[in-house]
Amino acid sequence: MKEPLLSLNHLACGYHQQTVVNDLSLTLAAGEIACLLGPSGCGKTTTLRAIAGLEPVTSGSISILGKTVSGPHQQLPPNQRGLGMVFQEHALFPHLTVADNVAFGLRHQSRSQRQERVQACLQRVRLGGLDQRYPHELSGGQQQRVALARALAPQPALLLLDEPFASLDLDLRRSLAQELGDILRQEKVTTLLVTHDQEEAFALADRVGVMQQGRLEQWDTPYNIYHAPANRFVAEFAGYGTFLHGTVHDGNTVHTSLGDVTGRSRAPLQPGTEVEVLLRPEDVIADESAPLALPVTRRQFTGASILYHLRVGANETLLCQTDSHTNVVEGDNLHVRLGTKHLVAFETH
Ligand SMILES: Nc1ncnc2c1ncn2[C@@H]1O[C@H](COP(=O)(O)OP(=O)(O)OP(=O)(O)O)[C@@H](O)[C@H]1O
Repeated sequence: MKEPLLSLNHLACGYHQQTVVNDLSLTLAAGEIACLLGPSGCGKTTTLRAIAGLEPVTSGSISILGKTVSGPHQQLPPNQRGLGMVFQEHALFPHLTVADNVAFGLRHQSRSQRQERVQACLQRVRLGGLDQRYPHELSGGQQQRVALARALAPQPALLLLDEPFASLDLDLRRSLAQELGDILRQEKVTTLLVTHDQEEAFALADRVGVMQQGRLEQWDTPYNIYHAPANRFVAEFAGYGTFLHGTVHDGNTVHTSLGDVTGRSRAPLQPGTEVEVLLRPEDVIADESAPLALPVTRRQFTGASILYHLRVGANETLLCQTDSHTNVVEGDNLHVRLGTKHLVAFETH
């Protein structure tokens, strides 16, 4: 097998004797884009900082291109790791122009090489023509692009981005996230990115790591994180859905109060087991001819689709996503059928 570009082996680190990242292992292949996703405080930034060489490691190790850069008794300085970083605290130099900011990591190159690379990077992030401006003369989104150009300029082996768009409003974030994916793929730069935003992670990444309390719960493709989550935490973090109580009938079917839920299961299910089975909004299909009718408690029009909240039993809510022309209103019944393709079920404890 090809040597991974980045590998974390049972990594643990923390602050003041307190462990914040625990037994975390992952590998990233050259050219891949990966996102660490998880709730606030779960250790995403600490993991990134350890990879950058900004935090010591208490046990385990970090290797880049097969070379150990961090271990309990070893810490290669950040500037010798071949990394590019866009961290929130690594702001632009305010007294340098855009061009000089981007040229910062290229001091060892000749003047003409440097100028050429600066222009290429600024074009790449669509800031051509703004090279003589100062950071305070740019919008927040433009400043983030300069920071990205500066990190890309020296062609790092690995790029680390910590919530690069956190300070921007949602619209700008979403469009920049898409653009970022294009830029990273054109530059073929291996990237590990931290975000809170599940949609941003899915849209950008080849691989997503979901973290909880310092542990990596799953390291997988966005598709598997969503459709074949390893546990209930990942399932709930990855998107909307409702867990219904049920009993496994066979490996592909669970009986529930709303009927049979069928699909392929990630893990084998033993007949007779009591489980909680996941229904995502797109698994619940509006169908006028279906016998199952559930009262609508809320109707959220989102433009492209409608998200219906349907009451099940005394106080459970099932979500149903329909096209935006469905005109059933709150208080009425919506007829639905279940149309799962994947069976996501976890044993009831
Ligand atoms: N310099 C520090 N000293 C002590 N504790 C810290 C320090 N930095 C972070 N922590 C703690 O370590 C834990 C993990 O923090 P970290 O910043 O890695 O989380 P995160 O997942 O990146 O969170 P967020 O999404 O909010 O940025 C938190 O409990 C935090 O309070």
